[in-house]
Formats: sequence, C-alpha cells, structure tokens
Amino acid sequence: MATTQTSRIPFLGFVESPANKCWSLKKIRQVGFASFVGQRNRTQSFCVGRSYFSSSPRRIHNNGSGSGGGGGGGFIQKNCQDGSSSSSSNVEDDQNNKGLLLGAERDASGAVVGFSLIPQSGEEKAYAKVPNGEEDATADAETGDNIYIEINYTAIFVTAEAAPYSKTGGLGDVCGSLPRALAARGHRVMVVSPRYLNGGPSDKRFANAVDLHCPTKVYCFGGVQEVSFFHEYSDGVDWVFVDHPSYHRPGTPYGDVFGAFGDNQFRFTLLCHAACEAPLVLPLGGFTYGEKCLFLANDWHAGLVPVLLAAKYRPYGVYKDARSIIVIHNLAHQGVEPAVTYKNLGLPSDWYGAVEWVFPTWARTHALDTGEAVNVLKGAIVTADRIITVSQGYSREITTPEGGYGLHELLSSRKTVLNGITNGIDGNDWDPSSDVHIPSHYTLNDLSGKVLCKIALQEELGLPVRPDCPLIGFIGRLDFQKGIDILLSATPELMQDDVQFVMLGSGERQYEDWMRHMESLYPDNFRGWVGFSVPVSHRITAGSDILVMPSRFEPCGLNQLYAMRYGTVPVVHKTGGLRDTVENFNPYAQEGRGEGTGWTFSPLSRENLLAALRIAVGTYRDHKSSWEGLMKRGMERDYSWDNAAVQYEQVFGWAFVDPPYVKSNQKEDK
Ligand SMILES: Nc1ncnc2c1ncn2[C@@H]1O[C@H](COP(=O)(O)OP(=O)(O)O[C@H]2O[C@H](CO)[C@@H](O)[C@H](O)[C@H]2O)[C@@H](O)[C@H]1O
Repeated sequence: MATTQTSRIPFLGFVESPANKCWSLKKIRQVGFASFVGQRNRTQSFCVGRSYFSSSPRRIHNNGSGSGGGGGGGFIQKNCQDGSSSSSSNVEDDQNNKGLLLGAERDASGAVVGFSLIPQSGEEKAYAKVPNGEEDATADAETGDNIYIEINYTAIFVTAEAAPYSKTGGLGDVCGSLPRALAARGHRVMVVSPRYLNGGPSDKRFANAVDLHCPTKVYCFGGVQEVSFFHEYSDGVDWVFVDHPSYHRPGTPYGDVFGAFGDNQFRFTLLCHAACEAPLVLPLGGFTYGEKCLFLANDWHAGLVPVLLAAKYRPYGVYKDARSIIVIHNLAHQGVEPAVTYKNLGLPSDWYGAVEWVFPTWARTHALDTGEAVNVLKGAIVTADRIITVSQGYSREITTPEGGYGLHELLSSRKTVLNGITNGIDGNDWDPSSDVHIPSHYTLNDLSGKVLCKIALQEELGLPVRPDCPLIGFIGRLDFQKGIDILLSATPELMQDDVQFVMLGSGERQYEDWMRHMESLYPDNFRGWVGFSVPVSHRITAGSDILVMPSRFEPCGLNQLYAMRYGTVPVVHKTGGLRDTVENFNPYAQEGRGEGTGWTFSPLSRENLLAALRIAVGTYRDHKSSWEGLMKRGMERDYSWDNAAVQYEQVFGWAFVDPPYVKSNQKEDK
C-alpha cells in the first residue's frame, strides 16, 4: 500500500512506534557514524548502504509489509526518466505526500546540520523530535513508546547458487531465502549468480529472467572477457544472472559425472568480476545500485569480491564507501589452485600476498613441491570488512586447529570482526501444513497427517507399510563432511533392529554403490535414493520419525531444522550448528514433562551413533507421550529467517562503523 512519498533527502529517518504499530516520521539530525555507534543498542539498524543515512521509504510505503519496491525502491522508480524499469514499483501516492515539507536545521553558526520533515497541518504530535546521540531518544517524548530507527541497506549477495534458480545444497537455500527476508524488511537487495544452463528441465527456472542488454567487459585470465546480465525481479529482490558460455554445459554448477569442472577458477573469477561491475552498470528499476553498497560474498566462489574491491576499485576511488562481508558456509572448500594461476585472477601484481598460501610440509605431494598456492577464501578473510559464519558454534570451531582447515590462525586474528548467525529456514517452502510435496498435511495441534506421510513414503519406496515401525531418514551429500563413512559402518548393525532406514543422497560413487548394495541386502529395511530430488527430500523429512545427521563438522545444517519443523526428531553429532540447534532430550526436566528436541552425541563414532539411535528408537516405541513432547517442542522452535535477518542487519551496521579494509602499505603511503 502506497502511503507516503519522501524526497531523496539525506539524513532522514523513519521511526516506528511499536506500541501502537502506527508508523510515524521522526527527525534524525545530520550526524556522523560516531553518533550512530552510540545508538547501536537501541536501534534495529543504524547504517545505510546506498546513500548514507538516507532511509529508503519502502518500509513506509508498504506499511511495514515490505512486499513492494522494485529494484530501486519507490522513490527511485518515480524519479526514473527513461521508465526502463523491469522491476515492480511502488507507485507513489501524491495524496499522501501533501503533509510533508522539508525543513533545514541550523546550528548556532547558521550551518545546516540536519533536515526534518515538517507536517503541513496540525500533526506536530506525530513528528516528535529525536535528539541525536542521546540515550533517552529510545523513548518518545510524548508517548513514552520505544523508538526504532529504520535505516535500510543496499546489499549485493554474490553466490554460486541461489534457490530456486540453482541449488545443490544449503548454500542455495540460504542465498535463496535470506535475500528475500532482507528485502521484506525494507532493504534493497540484489543477488548475483551465474545463469547455469545444462540443457535439462532446470533451465526453465531462468525462463523469466530477461536480458538487460548490458554486455560488460571484465579483465581476467589474460584478457578481456565479456559477460552479459539477465534479470528477474521477484519477492522484492533483484535476481541478476551473469551469462557466459562457460556456465552453459551439462552437470551441476560445479561439475559432472567426471568430477569438478577443470575451469571452475575461471568461472567463479568471472562471477566475482561481473558482480563488482553489476551495481555500477545495471540500471535496475531505472537506477544503479551505486557504489555505497554492502557486498555479501558467499563461500570461496565469491571470495574474490572483497579482494577486488580492495585491490582494483578502492585505490582508484571507486567503492570507497562500500563494505564487504565474507559469509562462510563451509571452510573445507577454499578455492585453492597452483600459485602460477595468480595471474588469472585479474589482480594487480603487488596483491599476491593477499591470496598467497603455502601448504605445510606434510601436506605437500612430492619432494619438489614447494606448497605454494593461491587461496581465494584466505584472500577474502584478509580483505573483507566482516566475517560471518552460519552458526555461533561454527564461528568458534573455525578458530581452532581442528575446525580451521589451516585458516584458524588467520581467523583467530580476525575474531573481532567474526560473528556466527544461525541460518533460518524458509517457512513457506518448509511447512507441514501446506507443503506441496507431501501427501498429507499436519500441524502442531493435529499430527494425524504425519503418519499418513509415513505410510505414503513406505509405499512410494516399496518398503513394508508399517506405521508402527520406527523410520529413520538421512538426506545429504554423500561425503566425508556428512559422516557418511560412520553411517556406513553402523548400518549393518542397525539393520539387526526392527527399523526402517531411508537415505537420499548423491556424491561419491563408492557411497552410491554402497546404498544400492544395502538395499539388496536388506530389502525390507533399507532404501537408498541416489540422486538429488527436492520433492523426495520433503517427503522423507515428513515421513520419517527420526532424522540422523552424523556430520563430522556442520557449519549450520538445515536438515535438522527442517526435521524439527516437521515433527521429525533429529539424532545428531554434537558439532557446529547441530550443537547449537538440537537440544538434547532430558525426560526428567520440567517435573517429568521433559525438555529437548532430539539427541546429540559426541565424540563421533559408530558406537555412539548406534547408542543414540537405539535410545531414540526405544523412546519412540515405549514412551509415546515423551515422543510427542519431543516432536512438539521441535515444531514450536522459531527458526524463521526474520530472526536471522535482524542479526545480519546488526552486523551490517558494524561493517559500516569501521573504515573499510585498506592494504597497510597504502595506509603508510598516505
Ligand atoms: N540428494 C538431495 N536431494 C534433495 N535435496 C538435498 C539432497 N542433498 C541435500 N539436499 C538439500 O540440500 C540442503 C543441504 O543443506 P545443509 O545445510 O544440510 O548442507 P550443505 O552441506 O549443503 O551446506 C553448507 O551450507 C549450509 C548453509 O549455510 C550449512 O547449513 C551447512 O552446514 C553447510 O555444510 C538441504 O536443503 C537438503 O534438503
């Protein structure tokens, strides 16, 4: 709903009075960052990307819903001369603009120090003053209500995958959902990722993305490379797809049946260069995102972005006010290539040190191996303004030799800018009361549909239909990280019990073959679904009683969150995000009513996994009310993205408080 138009005026803040849920405008005086630092504790966020201290009016337009606003926001749309927007727009309502005038505010010397919106008639009460930098500004002088200052960011996600356009795992989920959650909170958000075409049905996911006819040249790999950009605006987000022939081939985003693509360094270097250009050259909604933005580089594929900002743009005055955050979803993959490939990255020659990496002697492959390499993720950790990992537990683990994959010392040295924020889950996609992929729906108050999902799953997979038999599920990549070797060693013994075990996964060939072998050995108890299928993953999540996750390490883990939402009880190795999100069952707590949402075990071993699963199975069989309590407590947990988005906003604010990364010799030069 369009309600209020504002002009493009810096230093305006929009303030919500939560008590009466009535939006009102309050004046924020012109201040430097320092004043806002003082407000950190009492504001939802306090920094902006696109125009410092200009507040996007989108929140106001939508009366808090944040659902509108095409790439560029309402006021941008209105000022667009060429009307070239492909975004939906907030149509301005002139009627609602009449009440506001702009008033300059001057200090004793007469210098303008701020602006305020002045009501034209009789509404002074709605525009109470917010004195800057004073702690008591949290309370409205008139009503005593708390004041929240809404300041919006211009955020650019750079990622190798974003659901629903591309997804091979959790990275796709997060980069599909978090941008939407931030856009819904009023931020201007762009996601830049490749336009993968593999000749299969998944190509149609890009069908609505239109060519922006903005061919752009970037320099890397010894020459000029040309990319083009496709764009779709949906759910408040500008989805920008980088197009290049190297993204058009059969397979997944990273490889095919023969393994990882040999030119991945090229493909993702290109992505990073293109992503750095996108905010400068793409007129989304009529206006570019501009230089004062915040880049969120996800994992190593996007890790060159902070390095490029620091090495290629900032020294020349571009992106001087931008900030970057490296979001680590998985430290095990760092984009390491031989040192001679440095020249491919399109970085100035004197920046080698940023990505320089020397393997320890024990990790070298032969006597003449000097261990020299380039490490893109390391470069990102060095040059990014902030670092986020996807859970607090993991943010601690990566600073230890056990969890740091060789980067623990570097990460420890950057602890002051390192934060862990637990992922959320998409409550629309993953909701047992409305999930389009499952045969019956159910809720916290009526669980009857869950057993129907279980029966349907047993039928679908050709297992004996036995609603009373405990059904254990596993969903995930079949690799070392997921503890698949431990699962493999425990399965024959688990099959001696009266349980059913269903696995969905793809990955290493040996594990896929093993799943087929297990199926032939235990036809009544085991089913392995080799491949990647989102609908099947939903049906296993809904139809299982227990979800097992013996991950060796798990930065956050999404499947345990989905499982809890679906009343499926997780049994997990106590590590990283699994430790943070699954609360161990205690039947004696709460005067015998119990507490906890699943079982955690540690250390990771076949014996401990089996013991935890047996306790879970025993509880399922013999303690029905305890089981129902476990299911319900899991379903009640709030892992919505909105929670996580608020924490991201906080870190965005901190990113802008500090000056951006500048290489030390440049500091000295000045
Ligand atoms: N065969 C299959 N068919 C269908 N769907 C499948 C599938 N295999 C996996 N999935 C889906 O892919 C996602 C996997 O997410 P995870 O968070 O568990 O792991 P992943 O290791 O990919 O992500 C990394 O990034 C995420 C996001 O930050 C972190 O949570 C995680 O710890 C980190 O390892 C889930 O949505 C799951 O349902």
